[in-house]
Amino acid sequence: MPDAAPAPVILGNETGSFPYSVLAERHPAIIRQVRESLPYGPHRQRALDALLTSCTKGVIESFPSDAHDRDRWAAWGLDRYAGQSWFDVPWLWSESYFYRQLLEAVGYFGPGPEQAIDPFGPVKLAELDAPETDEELAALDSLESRPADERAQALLHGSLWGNRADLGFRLSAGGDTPAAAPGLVADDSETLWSLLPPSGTGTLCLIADNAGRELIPDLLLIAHLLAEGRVERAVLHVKPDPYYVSDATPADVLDALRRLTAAPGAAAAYGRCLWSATTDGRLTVRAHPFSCGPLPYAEMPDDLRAELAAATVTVVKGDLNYRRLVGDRHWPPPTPFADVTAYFPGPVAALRTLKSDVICGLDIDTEAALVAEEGQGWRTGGTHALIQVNAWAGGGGRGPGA
Ligand SMILES: O=P(O)(O)OC[C@@]1(O)O[C@H](CO)[C@@H](O)[C@@H]1O
Repeated sequence: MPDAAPAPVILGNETGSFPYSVLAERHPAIIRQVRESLPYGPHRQRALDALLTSCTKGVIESFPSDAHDRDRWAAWGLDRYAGQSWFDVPWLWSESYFYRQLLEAVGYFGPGPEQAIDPFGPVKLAELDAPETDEELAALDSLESRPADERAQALLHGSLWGNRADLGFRLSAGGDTPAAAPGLVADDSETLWSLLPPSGTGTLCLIADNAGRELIPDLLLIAHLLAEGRVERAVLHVKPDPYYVSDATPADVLDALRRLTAAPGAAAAYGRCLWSATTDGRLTVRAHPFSCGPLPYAEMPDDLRAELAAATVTVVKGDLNYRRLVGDRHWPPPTPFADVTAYFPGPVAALRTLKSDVICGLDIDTEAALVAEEGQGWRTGGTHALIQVNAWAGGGGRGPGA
């Protein structure tokens, strides 16, 4: 399978573009939200003031020589980008740098009383405790009587559409989640199921995105795949540190598991299945430093590459992970997904609602219909979704048409 010739990298410097609005408006809104969520003292308030000025008007700054992650960020390009405007470096890079600097400003890296306090913890917990979460869990009861295939498809779609539970996106959308469009813009779910036959002996890697109302359906899907014997083991990759407001960390996984086991009805059974899979090692949680890195997955380190190479399939959740999977570039939409992800070390599936400009693997007619209906708004509105699969990545089997 040929690799696609690279398209231009997305930057944040085009006034009026979606990336520009994230840097100029979403980041300041996130700083405001963090100040409202926890009573940070004067020292932290001043650091947040400085970050607000830096991220809207300033330049990328190097870290002090004793910063715990100085070397890691140097390898990720910090020295190359230092001194440049936040708007002129790759957008993906600039955003990750923002979250790292936000954690520094609130004292997350310590030492001190704020060490390891998640600045997004209050908003994540509020969502996990919301009545909507109860309603979604109660819906599992009626699913129990359905045939296994139907249940599997419903849980797959639950995990897919759960990606709308993105608190950073909702900040920009004024708090509301717009109604979902029917149908998917690309749907390779049959290929995905063909990679996960009953009596499978392999490992599923799921690269998670948001905590709360996205992580819960991700966990339900994992529980189903384990219980139905479609995989023997599952590895859940989450972020080592708070990131993109609602991205899941190991602490969020524990909160979600406790929420499930404490729920009434069928949800508790899923919770118990996951609890025992965790205690006997069939379900493990990984928090690789690269998961909060500012680079595309094509640049993943060797240990992560080896781990994903060994998986039966890696399911990559959400918009940001999609950007990292395909490279955050201005691909012509029909560029084949298989070409763009040919570098991936094993079979890979993307489950994503569309919340940023990047897209590939889109049928020409589908694109034309979307443009006729919505202009370019379908790319970022969060109302459309896709399931794309490259079953041949990593050299596994023969390519399509081979
Ligand atoms: O990865 P997720 O939660 O699906 O979406 C992340 C997101 O809200 O944040 C980024 C912009 O800040 C975009 O990738 C997208 O809009």
